[in-house]
Amino acid sequence: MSRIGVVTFPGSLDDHDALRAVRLSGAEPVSLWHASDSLDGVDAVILPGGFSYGDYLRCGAIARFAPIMDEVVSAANSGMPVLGICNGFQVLCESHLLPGAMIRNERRKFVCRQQKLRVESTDTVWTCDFTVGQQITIVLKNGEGNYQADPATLRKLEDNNQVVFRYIDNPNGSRNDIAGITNERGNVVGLMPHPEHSVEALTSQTRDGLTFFTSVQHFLALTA
Ligand SMILES: NC(=O)CC[C@H](N)C(=O)O
Repeated sequence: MSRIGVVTFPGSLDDHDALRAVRLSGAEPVSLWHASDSLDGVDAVILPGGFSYGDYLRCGAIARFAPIMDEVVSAANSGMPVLGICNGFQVLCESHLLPGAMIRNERRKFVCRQQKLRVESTDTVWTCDFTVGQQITIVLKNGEGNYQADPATLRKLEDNNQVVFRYIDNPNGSRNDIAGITNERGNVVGLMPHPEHSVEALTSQTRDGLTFFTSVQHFLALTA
């Protein structure tokens, strides 16, 4: 059984939902603490949503310096699957595991809604069980989800098929309607919407989020 770690930073909010989603998808959830310098032998890592360090300075800018991030960065660079959800995506950008940055939403409003997305790439360890062009609906909730990058970086992301999800009806002004991206290798994925909140009928319109957690397990089983 795959062991999937979820990092808790001071101010993390969605770590418990991420652990629950991991369990519901059939993997073993492992809690990881921001101040630790060990990944506890996990097979994959999730950086959850929330307001790490109170979003002071910039979202994710302080969490990037947490001791566990040294381990996450070196594991990611060795190919370990890493998923950053919302604040976790912001931490991945601040850590330079993914390019670009998030700024305030276009209308300066916190956006909270069921969000339609189009799957653009299944060449990542977290999206291999989707199909290209598939429409999914998962929860979106953030104040700083407006993805920005310079034109050369955007061109590179598009040319390399590193845009993984696009918003249908862009809610925040993100460049190229980008909701999620991957690194060149396809093992690090960051997205603003929250798959871990859309895994069971009782609490969500869809269970589309579950496929993130099953995709990574299928990938890990193939490479074991
Ligand atoms: N849901 C979240 O993870 C929130 C992310 C971040 N703190 C923001 O408001 O943009």
